[in-house]
Amino acid sequence: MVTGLNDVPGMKGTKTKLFSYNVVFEPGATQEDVLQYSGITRLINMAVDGFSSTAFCYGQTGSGKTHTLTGPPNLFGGKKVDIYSDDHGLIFKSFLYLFKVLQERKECHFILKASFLEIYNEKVIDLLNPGTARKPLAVRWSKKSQRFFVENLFLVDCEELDDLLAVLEEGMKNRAIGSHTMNEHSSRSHTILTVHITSEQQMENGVFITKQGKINFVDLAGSEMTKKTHSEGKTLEEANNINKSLMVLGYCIASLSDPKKKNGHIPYRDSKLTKLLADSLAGNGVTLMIACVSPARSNVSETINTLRYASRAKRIRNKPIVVMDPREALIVSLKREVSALQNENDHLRTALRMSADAIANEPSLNASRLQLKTPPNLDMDRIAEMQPSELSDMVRHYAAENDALRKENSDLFLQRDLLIRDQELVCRENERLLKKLEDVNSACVRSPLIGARPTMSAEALNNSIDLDGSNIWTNPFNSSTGSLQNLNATSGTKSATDRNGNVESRSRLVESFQKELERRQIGKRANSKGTAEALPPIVQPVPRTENIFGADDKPQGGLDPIAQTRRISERRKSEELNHQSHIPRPQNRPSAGKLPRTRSTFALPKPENVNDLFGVKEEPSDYKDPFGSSISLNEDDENNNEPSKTNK
Ligand SMILES: Nc1ncnc2c1ncn2[C@@H]1O[C@H](COP(=O)(O)OP(=O)(O)OP(=O)(O)O)[C@@H](O)[C@H]1O
Repeated sequence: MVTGLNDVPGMKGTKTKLFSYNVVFEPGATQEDVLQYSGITRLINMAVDGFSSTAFCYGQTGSGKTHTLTGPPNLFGGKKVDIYSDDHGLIFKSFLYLFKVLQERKECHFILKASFLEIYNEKVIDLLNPGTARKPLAVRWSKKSQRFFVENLFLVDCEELDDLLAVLEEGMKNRAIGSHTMNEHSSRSHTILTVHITSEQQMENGVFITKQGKINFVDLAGSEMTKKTHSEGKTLEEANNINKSLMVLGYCIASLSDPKKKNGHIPYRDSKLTKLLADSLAGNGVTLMIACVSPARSNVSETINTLRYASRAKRIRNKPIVVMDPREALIVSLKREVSALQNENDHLRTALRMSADAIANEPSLNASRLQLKTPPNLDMDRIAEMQPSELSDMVRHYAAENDALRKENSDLFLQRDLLIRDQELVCRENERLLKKLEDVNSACVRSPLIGARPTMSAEALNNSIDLDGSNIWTNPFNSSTGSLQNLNATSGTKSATDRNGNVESRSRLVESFQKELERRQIGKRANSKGTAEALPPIVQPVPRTENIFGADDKPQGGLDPIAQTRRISERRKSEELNHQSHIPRPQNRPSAGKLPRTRSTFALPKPENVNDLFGVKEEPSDYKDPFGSSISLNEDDENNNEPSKTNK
């Protein structure tokens, strides 16, 4: 938390600024605290496991970057380095920790190599082999490893801890140091010390797996306000180069932390520093940024800048990966593939055995099944002795079997999808027919041809109260014979005129009704004899066809059938929802519940006017539906699943 900003130029009105980080060290924190709590030990463990790790210090000049990484300046100045000093920085302590970890990992063989370079005035100098002329090294792009590298950089084998310490000591002696008013021992260059860790591990089958991890320690030169440091001449030139490369680093961090810009152009190529840190900033490594800030009030604007950089850097997300030898990586992936295929095959075999009866009659499946050739059993003890060619043959064998099984599996899924689709079509068609029946019923009720309509007016009610129940409207389909012939019987108590004069038209109506139903049969397929038979349903449809209204839906005497129809329509909608939720859907498949409705499949005519269809007279134009409009699902609405208002 930065307070008292009100009197800082450019920050008037700002009282406090808050930033958040993973860890904050107070001024009293020791070097050991930084080792324990900064997360560096985790980075070292990851480097041993084959990851690429980086720890870098960032901050204004004199804020303590070099102190954090390597300790006070006099530590490496003397003839012999005191290895027991508590003042040693993060690098020294990390080396001790690294060797401790390596000793615990007895199962692996490790090879350590180290390099140490500095970027001074945009030139890369090898600190382990600077030469008298301090000839700069070239930074090139490696197509193979897809990263920048320093050509001809000296790599020192480090078998012992002493070797690593010697590298550190040698580099510290050769790095460029200058002095200015803010730091007597100011680093005039950015330094990168890299420890390459190659691990070899023998697997159970005798194959050696090699991983290549590394850890970079980066001590950046501090940003400086040349007015404050009073830099001149060479120091001024150094300061300008330092500031320029830090500015590019700032751009890269800002772009990488911005979700909109991170996939765009990142200006790594604008400085040597960002070229060499590109991999650590956004590549496949893990990076620790240590932001060093001065507690002095006079440095508050630089402190805020550093804190801003650090919080931006905290937003960058990397994808760490283990770097392995490509040939060994291939062997490991083949081994994994073999084991995954074996598991998959076992699983599929079990699944197929379970559904063997179901698929026995499917010729297409049987054909694909014949192509399967079960590979010989894999002897895990012998796998270590197997020749690579033998092993790859085996893998190919399993892959072929796996492909065949996958095909069979997808055929089964397809079959199931088709059946589910068929079932759904049948259900929808049932719905359509039911709706039609409702319309027909309501038309029949209103029609003067059929005397089944209950009385609507008070006058009619008075005239036709019939205690034997003959005036109660009855659905002709509910009769025990299942035939529409009973339609006549239901209206048996009607007037003689009705009985004699309309028998013929009624039977015509019945006939056309049955024809219409037959014409619209769906979900039937021809059996071997060429006659139609219904498909066996997978999911039991709601048994509405037996009694289209159900016991509760039967209109009671004296009630308007239109009201009944509306009630049924509402009930059907809720039933439809329930029914849809019971249709099993294949996993990871496109939803079987939302099938495209192709008219050509149904070849259904548009819903006709039922009055026209059955020769019933239209209502007079001044006819008024006592219920006004009612909510129903029309054809388009079914697709949208949204109710619309339609006038009946
Ligand atoms: N936590 C600390 N405890 C004691 N002394 C410190 C601490 N941090 C920094 N110093 C001292 O402050 C001085 C400047 O620190 P240092 O050289 O590490 O700064 P720097 O950020 O590396 O500066 P530059 O960017 O100029 O190299 C050194 O003498 C260092 O020993």
